[in-house]
Amino acid sequence: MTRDEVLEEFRAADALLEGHFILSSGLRSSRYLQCARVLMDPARGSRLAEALAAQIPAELRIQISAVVSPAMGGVIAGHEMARALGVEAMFVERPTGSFELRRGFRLEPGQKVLMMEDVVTTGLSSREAIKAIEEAGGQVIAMASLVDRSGGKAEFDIPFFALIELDVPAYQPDALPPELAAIPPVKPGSRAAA
Ligand SMILES: O=P(O)(O)OC[C@H]1O[C@H](OP(=O)(O)OP(=O)(O)O)[C@H](O)[C@@H]1O
Ligand SMILES: O=C(O)c1cc(=O)[nH]c(=O)[nH]1
Ligand SMILES: [Mg+2]
Repeated sequence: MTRDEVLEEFRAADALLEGHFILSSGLRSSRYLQCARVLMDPARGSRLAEALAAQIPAELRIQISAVVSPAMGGVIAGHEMARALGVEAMFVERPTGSFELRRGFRLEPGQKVLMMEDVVTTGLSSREAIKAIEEAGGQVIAMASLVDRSGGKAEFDIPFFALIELDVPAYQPDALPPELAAIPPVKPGSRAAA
């Protein structure tokens, strides 16, 4: 799938939002990729996951025996990715503030896992999710995300595959451009405000 085709899927889903957003990291941005809207259409979700799975080299892909995602945003993306890879899907969640594997989900010691996100901005949520998966016994051998908006700044010591890379500015809350400061902010994600 080309970059334009991926962007067209986001546009068709009305998932390219403009306004003033408080991101998971606390950074602010005038743009938000709302992957939940992209994944509203199961056929679209599965098309995008197939395209992302196809980026993973076969020798790595065959080692993956589960997909684990950070809730909420990663859940549907991870489920579609698991379908594309033919493995089971699980998620970590943070009811008490930090990610943990719950609901009877289990990983065998050393089980090789793909960690699947919807969006990577600073990479903080990804690192937290990987830590929780490894604490639960899994070995995260690769990660993937529908969108990488980190501008190359989020670096991981495992292979990272993204369907699309977008260079979208994000600002510290005390360094907002005036046009952004003029708009009341909204916080779409579920991480508790710091
Ligand atoms: O790379 P980062 O700077 O961590 O930002 C990306 C994270 O932010 C969003 O989650 P959020 O914490 O907003 O909660 P959600 O998954 O419930 O939407 C998104 O789903 C990623 O998990
Ligand atoms: O950094 C985030 O929290 C974030 C950015 C974005 O564009 N989309 C999203 O779902 N989360
Ligand atoms: Mg998330």
